Amino acid sequence: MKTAVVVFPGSNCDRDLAVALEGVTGTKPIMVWHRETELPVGLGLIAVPGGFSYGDYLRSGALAARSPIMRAVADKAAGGMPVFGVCNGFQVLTEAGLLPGALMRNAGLDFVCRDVALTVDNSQSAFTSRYAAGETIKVPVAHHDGNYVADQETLDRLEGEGRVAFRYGEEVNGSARRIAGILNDAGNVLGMMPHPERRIEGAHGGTDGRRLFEGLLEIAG
Ligand SMILES: NC(=O)CC[C@H](N)C(=O)O
Repeated sequence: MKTAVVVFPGSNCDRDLAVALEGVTGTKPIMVWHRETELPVGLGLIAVPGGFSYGDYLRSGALAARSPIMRAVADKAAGGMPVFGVCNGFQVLTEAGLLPGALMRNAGLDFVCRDVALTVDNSQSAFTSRYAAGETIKVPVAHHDGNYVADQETLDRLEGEGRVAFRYGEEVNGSARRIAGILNDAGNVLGMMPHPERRIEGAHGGTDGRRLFEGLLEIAG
């Protein structure tokens, strides 16, 4: 499967994502600089990595969301291509309007960097099909703006439509309803704060993140 990783000034998890994607797909991802206006053809996944794009100035992800490449990402997402945003990537996707809600400063005002328990709420999406519904997995978080907020109506809609992909099994950052990852209405865009790309091989202390990428591979055929 051909994949692309979008890179912004200040991205710092782009290489983690590239190594994970290459490990799972067997093909090196194409790294796409934010100033590009077009994405390579034939992609099975666009990945938006974690980091501190534009130094988190203004709001995390706000400036990156206005990069030239994000128009192409939005077009591909509208066409049904899987788009995965992790951590800062999740922040970028909410700021770009591809996902609802926003990521605010953690409730404790601290940078949280540790393993957390996540429950898989929806195991039917392209990203979560290799997990069992209700399964608990362990994946690391590393962020200061992971506190997911949205109005009650949006939260109810996300829950009602099965668009909460992952939920924290414990209090982590103050996120509404302990939401850790959400899907767009079509189910082809996932944003999540925890880092599955850092749980790919035994040396990482576990492989719980690997199945997310394997599920996508299965769909791409
Ligand atoms: N690891 C990351 O992507 C960090 C995301 C973001 N800059 C934050 O700290 O909230």
